[in-house]
Amino acid sequence: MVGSPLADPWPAPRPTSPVTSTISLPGSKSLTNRALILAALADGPSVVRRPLRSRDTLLMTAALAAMGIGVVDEGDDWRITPADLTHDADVDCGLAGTVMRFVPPVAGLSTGRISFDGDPHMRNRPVGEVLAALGGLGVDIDDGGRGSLPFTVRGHGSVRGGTVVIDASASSQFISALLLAGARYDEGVDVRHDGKPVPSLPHIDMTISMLRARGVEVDDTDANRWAVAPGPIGAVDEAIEPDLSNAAPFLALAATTGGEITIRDWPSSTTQPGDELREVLTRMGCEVSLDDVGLTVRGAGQLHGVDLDLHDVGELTPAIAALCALADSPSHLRGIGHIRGHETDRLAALARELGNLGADVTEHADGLSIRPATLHGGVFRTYADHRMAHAGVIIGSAVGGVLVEDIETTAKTFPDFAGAWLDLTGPALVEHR
Ligand SMILES: O=C(O)C1=C[C@@H](OP(=O)(O)O)[C@@H](O)[C@H](O)C1
Ligand SMILES: C=C(OP(=O)(O)O)C(=O)O
Repeated sequence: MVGSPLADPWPAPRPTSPVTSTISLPGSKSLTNRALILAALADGPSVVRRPLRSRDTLLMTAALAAMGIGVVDEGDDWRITPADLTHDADVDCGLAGTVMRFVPPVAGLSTGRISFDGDPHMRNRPVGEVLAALGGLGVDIDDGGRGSLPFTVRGHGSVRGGTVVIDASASSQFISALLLAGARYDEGVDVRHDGKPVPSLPHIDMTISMLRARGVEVDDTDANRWAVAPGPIGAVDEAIEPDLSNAAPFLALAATTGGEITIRDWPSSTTQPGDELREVLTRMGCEVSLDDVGLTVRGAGQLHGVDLDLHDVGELTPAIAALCALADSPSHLRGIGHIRGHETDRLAALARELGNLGADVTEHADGLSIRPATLHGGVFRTYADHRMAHAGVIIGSAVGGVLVEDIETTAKTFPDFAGAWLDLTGPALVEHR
């Protein structure tokens, strides 16, 4: 049914009438993988309720289990039991930034040798600042001087910790990684950033809020400095919110078809950057409302261009860029040079693939300009990037004959995305075959 890179690309369905539905979404990748790391380092067993079970989070549970942590699947939930970390282990990071960056600071607390590698493109994604920081905090790292995968962490069972200066302009995950494990270091950790502005600050707020919820003292009073006091990480029983970034293509479907989509259980307050979609879709011309059932987006039949700085919410770029390509006025998406280091160089990939379908896109060093144009069908390549696939199906929901390559790449953060999409749209019509 679904495509693979070598198989036929997937015909993106174009609904013939407005799509109206109420749906539930799987849990947040960012919340699930933080909850797992914190549970592994906690002072007792934790329960992670309604976690996301997708490639990125299964790679995380596999990594923790390989290091000796107890991971028990209890149906809807995962029970995580901390342990002394003594095993040698191989960690497959896949294409998950959260595994490649969040696990090495935990591995430093092990007496085992923990070796890391991942998908071919993962060797290009930045991690050197985390490795250098760990070196400065007393952890031995063998990376052949590359500052990238593959590398081995040779911990000594404890980490001294202390103050470290890093350049986190390439990824907020460098900072989150050090903060998540920092309470378990002898001196805690005091991370200072020196460089161009740190992207995705809401994701650092997410890290801090989850640490505080577990009794960890975090000082973030000064800009570009985050200090975690040494001490226990409390075990908790926590339910994971739905993934609001993965809501983007579904909400977009209301916009592109003039329909109405409600996402159940949208939190009234959250640290997830996907919450920003409420503002973005309103500015593009949709009607947006939040109530006890969830978030509802009503499409007005026409989308308007926007001028947005997405520095804080870069992971939303592919879906927003796709909507901009369908808008009736020009858009400028700025502040997102760092997303060239995501699953693929997203600025280059979006410019190329939207352009191949007729969109008028200019790629800048740190963003995209998108002007109205008449789009047409064709193959939309995804470069193993789940969010490129989301961009492809959004365009395909409004333009006939769009074929999305490797739709299964969405499994990174969404099990059976294609099935969930078809449930709403119905199958593609014969025009694609
Ligand atoms: O900490 C996290 O869970 C994430 C942080 C962000 O990374 P960057 O700061 O590298 O953009 C985001 O884009 C990614 O999808 C998830
Ligand atoms: C950038 C992303 O992922 P990762 O956690 O692999 O960095 C993303 O999901 O958009």
